Amino acid sequence: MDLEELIRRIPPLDEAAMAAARARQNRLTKPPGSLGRLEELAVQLAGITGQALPRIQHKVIAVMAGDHGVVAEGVSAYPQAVTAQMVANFLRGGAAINVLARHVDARVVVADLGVATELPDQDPLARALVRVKVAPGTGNIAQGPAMSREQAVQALLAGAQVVEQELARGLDILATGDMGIGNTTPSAAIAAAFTGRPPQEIVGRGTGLDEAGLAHKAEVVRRALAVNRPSAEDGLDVLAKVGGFEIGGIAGAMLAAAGHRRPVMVDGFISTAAAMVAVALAPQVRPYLIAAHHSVEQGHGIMLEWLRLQPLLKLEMRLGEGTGAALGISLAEAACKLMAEMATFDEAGVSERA
Ligand SMILES: O=C(O)c1ccc[n+]([C@@H]2O[C@H](COP(=O)([O-])O)[C@@H](O)[C@H]2O)c1
Ligand SMILES: Cc1cc2nc[nH]c2cc1C
Repeated sequence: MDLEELIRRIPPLDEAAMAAARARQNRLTKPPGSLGRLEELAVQLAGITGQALPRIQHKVIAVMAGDHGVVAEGVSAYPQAVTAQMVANFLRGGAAINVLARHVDARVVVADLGVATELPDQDPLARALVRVKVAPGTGNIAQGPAMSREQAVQALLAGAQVVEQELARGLDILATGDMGIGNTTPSAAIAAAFTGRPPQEIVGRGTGLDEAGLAHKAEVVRRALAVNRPSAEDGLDVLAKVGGFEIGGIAGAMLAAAGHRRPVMVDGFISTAAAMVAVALAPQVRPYLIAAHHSVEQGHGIMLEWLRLQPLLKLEMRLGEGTGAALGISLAEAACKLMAEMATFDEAGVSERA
């Protein structure tokens, strides 16, 4: 599989399946439109899958991990070692994402796209890690490119490969997740590059920067853009110059899922930056994306607006890992069940509108 093929094979949504889903929504025992966004969501899922009554059975949360050279600028409240330590926590089942995955009956797949610290491979649990490391951490974007163009392609294809593997085990919906100390900085740089908005409107506190840290982070993003000059017309250029390996992996996973007519539940700030890269590479991926939530991270709203996505939830979350997307899965499943299992006016003998 090459990048051109990954992009080329994404089909438009199935209009006939959407029309059938809309017609059914209007025959179910409720005033038309009264289930709000859940109705639209079910219609979108019909269009994505090509099934008038889509079923969400197999749910996969792909958590992509990577490290970032820009942490040398002091842009995160936590040390880089936490990336690898949290990967180990994901594999042991002790992180927030593991709890929420169990809650929505999803499987968590953890992939190393670019963790700087070596992860142990003797540990039986570590065998579950998908090892698709492009390099042990990106370059410092405040001084030069994050990665080469070749590495950007490699990250995209590695993410796509994770989805291809999981499809064989059953995958009706993909939820995206990320882990990478420092990754809100490249995500903000990506957002600033595509939207043209000033960094200070986009950077947020990430894992918990104070006021001075926030101002410094905006300056680092400004420098990253001045040094690298990413072209907003070229998604690969933006990813290579100011992105990250896990961000590329997530974007590639989105393209692969859409190519197989599978919906993508987009998590928070980092996954949304990946979605911007994916849409820049392949605009036809956009209707496959569902924004799970509105993160606390400043700038997330601007990014969702650029993508023309309306988030399902606003829970003041800012964890990443796919935690918002896990909750979104539950809504997608509920939307499908309502459309499939509710009685129609005819079936239930309920009188229609006078
Ligand atoms: O998903 C979000 O909206 C989000 C917002 C802030 C922080 N995070 C997580 O925190 C880490 C990045 O934060 P930072 O401050 O190190 O850039 C990374 O592991 C992300 O998953 C995630
Ligand atoms: C503990 C911790 C857990 C995380 N999960 C995602 N990003 C994270 C950052 C930290 C610091």
